[in-house]
Amino acid sequence: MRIDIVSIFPEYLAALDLSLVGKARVAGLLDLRVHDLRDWTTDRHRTVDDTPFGGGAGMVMRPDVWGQAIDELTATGPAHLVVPTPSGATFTQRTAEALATEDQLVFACGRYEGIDARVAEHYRAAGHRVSELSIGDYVLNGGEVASLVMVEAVARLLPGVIGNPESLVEESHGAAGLLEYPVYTKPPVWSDLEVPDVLLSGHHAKIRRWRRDRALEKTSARRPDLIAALDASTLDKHDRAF
Ligand SMILES: COC(=O)c1ccnc(N)c1
Repeated sequence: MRIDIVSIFPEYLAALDLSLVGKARVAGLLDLRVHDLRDWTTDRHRTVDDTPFGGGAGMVMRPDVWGQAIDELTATGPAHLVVPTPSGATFTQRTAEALATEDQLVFACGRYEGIDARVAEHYRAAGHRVSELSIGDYVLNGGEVASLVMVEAVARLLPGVIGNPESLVEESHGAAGLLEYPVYTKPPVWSDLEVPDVLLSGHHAKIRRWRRDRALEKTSARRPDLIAALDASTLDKHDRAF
């Protein structure tokens, strides 16, 4: 997969040189390129914004500069344009799984009051998939942090990025549709708190059952909406799994 991220603060994306995503890039599992939007400006001041039509506070990012950048970056084939915005559809694990199947993602990081609406409109009309996505109900100063979140959530799903793909199965919001059970490691007693006995029993069936029960318990308490979303067959599978 190729991922392009365009920003006027490309240094914001330096975190993607680190850890698992950084290693995946070095290993060639992910072709991730960060670009400075100002490289596509043509004026002396490298201007990327202007005042909003209709008035109002702040500045809007110009469509022509974004158009030059996105045209160049999508010239080699079908790309999915992702525009992080608080007004977007909610980015979820399902979104990450869908984006992870794409050949190329282009993240357009808006600043100021956002990107001229015609940019998304133009690329939809040109046949590109365009997703305006929100990582939650709050506002940031730009799309960079949201892009970091989404790129990490997508990249870790790519083959070879996570050492043990098994660990993806029982994660929160994974295939089971539940929040993850509590985890423990050594020492067996810490701060007068003991690890649940069942986890020390070596009885794998009981451990699986205990973990499933804790996941159902936690999900019911914290995210009843996820329980409600579980279809009957999944719930039944949870019960029949033991
Ligand atoms: C400027 O972008 C944002 O403020 C943003 C992007 C994605 N999700 C959000 N919740 C906010």
